[in-house]
Amino acid sequence: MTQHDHLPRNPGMALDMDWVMRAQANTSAIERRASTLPGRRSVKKDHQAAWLCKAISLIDLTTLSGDDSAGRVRRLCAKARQPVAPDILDALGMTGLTTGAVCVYHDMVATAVDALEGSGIPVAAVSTGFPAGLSPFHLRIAEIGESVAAGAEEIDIVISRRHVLTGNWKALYDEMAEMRAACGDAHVKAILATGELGTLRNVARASLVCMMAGADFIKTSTGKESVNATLPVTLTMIRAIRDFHDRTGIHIGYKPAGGISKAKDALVYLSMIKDELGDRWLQPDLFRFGASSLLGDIERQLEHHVTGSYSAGWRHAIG
Ligand SMILES: O=C[C@H](O)COP(=O)(O)O
Repeated sequence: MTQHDHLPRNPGMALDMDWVMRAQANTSAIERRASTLPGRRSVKKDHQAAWLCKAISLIDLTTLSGDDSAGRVRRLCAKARQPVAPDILDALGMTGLTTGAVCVYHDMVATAVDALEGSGIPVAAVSTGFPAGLSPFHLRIAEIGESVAAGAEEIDIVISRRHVLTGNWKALYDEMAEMRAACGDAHVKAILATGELGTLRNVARASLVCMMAGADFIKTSTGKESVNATLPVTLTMIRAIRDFHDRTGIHIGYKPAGGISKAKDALVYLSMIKDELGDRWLQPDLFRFGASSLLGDIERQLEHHVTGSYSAGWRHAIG
């Protein structure tokens, strides 16, 4: 994995309502630009394997199912440590490749921490009454504390969509700031659930408010909404990140999540980040894919790159 300079965490700032209300999103322009992206030859063929390995290093390898078990989580963690078969990695001249993190429900945090011991791979926990975020506020805050105590180094919180839908930006700011404080040293990703926010303007404003309140990352979706990560939402959110960086000098990370399962889609995301935010954002401290099945497709593509043929999907069942 590429070495990178250590960035300061987002300390947060006062809620700046003028800035929030000035934030707009030109939906038709954004949709037009997003529609041109998949067709572009984003990555040259020769460089594709390297970019796919890069994508693996940026995955929050995720399992968020009601039937998760310790056995499944341990298998997922083994996959996070060794995401691609050793012979394929040897052929590519790659060593030490791991996923960016493993992402689980609170109940599975201790198992994942144990299974990843010594690997340096962090465990991310989805917290705060995931995915709806409608449990009593004090329980949502307590859940963060329990996941941190169990060893989660990253906490993915969900925001209250109703604060966005009713324009109650102060309530969203206060909620986010309190959740950030409860995380302590654990980094916090704010899940906006963009598929439930109504408009891209709401997405832009919610992104800004969460960054002002101290989010380290902003994340599109829980994976459980009927619309999850999309390219227009991505453009909107990463432009908010760019705006925030231009004004404050603070780097905020971005995590598209939900429905990203194909290697070619991952490459479109990476080229968009490169274009809009620059190379520094293509490191695991500033970019993650939230994905449960993307790794399997990337692995198939890498195998094809090395051997010239595709293996059956069942051989890459996990991830
Ligand atoms: O944050 C991660 C998402 O829940 C994963 O969604 P996915 O199963 O569609 O890849």
